[in-house]
Amino acid sequence: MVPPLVLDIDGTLTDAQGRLDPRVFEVLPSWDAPVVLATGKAFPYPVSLCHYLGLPQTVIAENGGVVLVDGEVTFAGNREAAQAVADEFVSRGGTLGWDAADTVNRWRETEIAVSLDADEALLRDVASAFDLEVIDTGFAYHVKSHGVEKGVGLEHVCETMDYDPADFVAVGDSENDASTFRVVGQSYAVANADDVAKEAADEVLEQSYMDGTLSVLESLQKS
Ligand SMILES: O=C(O)COP(=O)(O)O
Ligand SMILES: [Mg+2]
Repeated sequence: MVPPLVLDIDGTLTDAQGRLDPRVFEVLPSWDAPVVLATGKAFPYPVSLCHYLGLPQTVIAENGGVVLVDGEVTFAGNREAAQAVADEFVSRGGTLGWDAADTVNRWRETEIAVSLDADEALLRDVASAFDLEVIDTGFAYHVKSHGVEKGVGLEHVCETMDYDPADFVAVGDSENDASTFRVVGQSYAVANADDVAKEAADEVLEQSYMDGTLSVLESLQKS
């Protein structure tokens, strides 16, 4: 019997260009246990991925700020405070780095994401003045409340689904996956992962991106 999964998206189910690896469609729809998508992306992204994979919508978005399980959504974090950081950052000469439509933040409800091109030192300075933190996922800087984490989101998912987080296997690639790695039974960092994720993982994989993730999923199916 395969274990339940909690999977990061960017850097874990994608290629180096951030494109979804089509092999997710070969393995996830038929996974014979719950699959939780846990991402820093705004809520619509993992919801639509579940939709198009034909999976139940069990989702941790915005680094734990938004959790959907069993048809109910819960929120953690402070979007207004994050917006105040963004506004102050811009008024001090920073740029968020997105176009006018800003589909990165448009549906974001509990935090703000800023392009990696932005002035990191200034962003961190402003965020700490508002008692918020900045995490670097390798895809964006996220301005978020302390204590809002994917791992906390997974604990909430597990309470609702009557699972133990220790039953789960996790795969991820960055700082925002470390909290997940701490609560699950077995955790893997893909080879392209950052140092924080590699340090937190039980095992660092030899292969990168979906090659690494697939190696875990295939070995779980065989065991
Ligand atoms: O959106 C990001 O910055 C990272 O997203 P991820 O958590 O799915 O890797
Ligand atoms: Mg990632």
